[in-house]
Amino acid sequence: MTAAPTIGVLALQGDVAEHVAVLETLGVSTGKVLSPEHLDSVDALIIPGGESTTMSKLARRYGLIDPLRKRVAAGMPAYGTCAGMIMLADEILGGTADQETVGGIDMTVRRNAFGRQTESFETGVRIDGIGDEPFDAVFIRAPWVERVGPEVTVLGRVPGPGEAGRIVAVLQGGLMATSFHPELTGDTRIHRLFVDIVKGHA
Ligand SMILES: NC(=O)CC[C@H](N)C(=O)O
Repeated sequence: MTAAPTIGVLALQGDVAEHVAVLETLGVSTGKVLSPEHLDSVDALIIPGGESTTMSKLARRYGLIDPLRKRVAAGMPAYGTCAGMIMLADEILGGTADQETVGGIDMTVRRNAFGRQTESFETGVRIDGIGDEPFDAVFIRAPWVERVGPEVTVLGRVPGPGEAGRIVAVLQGGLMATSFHPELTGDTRIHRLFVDIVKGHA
């Protein structure tokens, strides 16, 4: 990987501009990815939050689902937030019958997992790799991770049933995913972690 990689943002739907803005703040070369040609031109990709069922349909319609699968399988680093986490999951629960994912992370993700009362909430989460200060995490009809495979490192959890709590941040090789939206709070530590992962990924 070059010292100055380009990190694209999948721009089918969702929080695209917010991620582009954070990457620009960090001085990272970025651009919106809306076609297989755009995808070819980036070194890594952020898949934003939004609505995963819509994103799945649009990815198919724009001819991006198979190129995305190929790039991820070939080792392109990617970071998925919320709906983007769902897109990077090998297996999902609570999806629609025709919902497709890109996959890549050996995990099972449950859509809209936090239920009605807590559809949206904000809480401090300790995330491995960004220092001890809890990250102010915004959850919006967020998924959680119900199962991780042996290659997956859990980076963060929120309190939940059982001692371990619910998994909300994971890493597998160059693939990272969080249930929450780090692009909304002005704290750039998670994006910086991803940029470091991208730079360190040969
Ligand atoms: N904020 C979000 O990205 C919500 C995700 C949404 N519930 C989905 O299933 O895609």
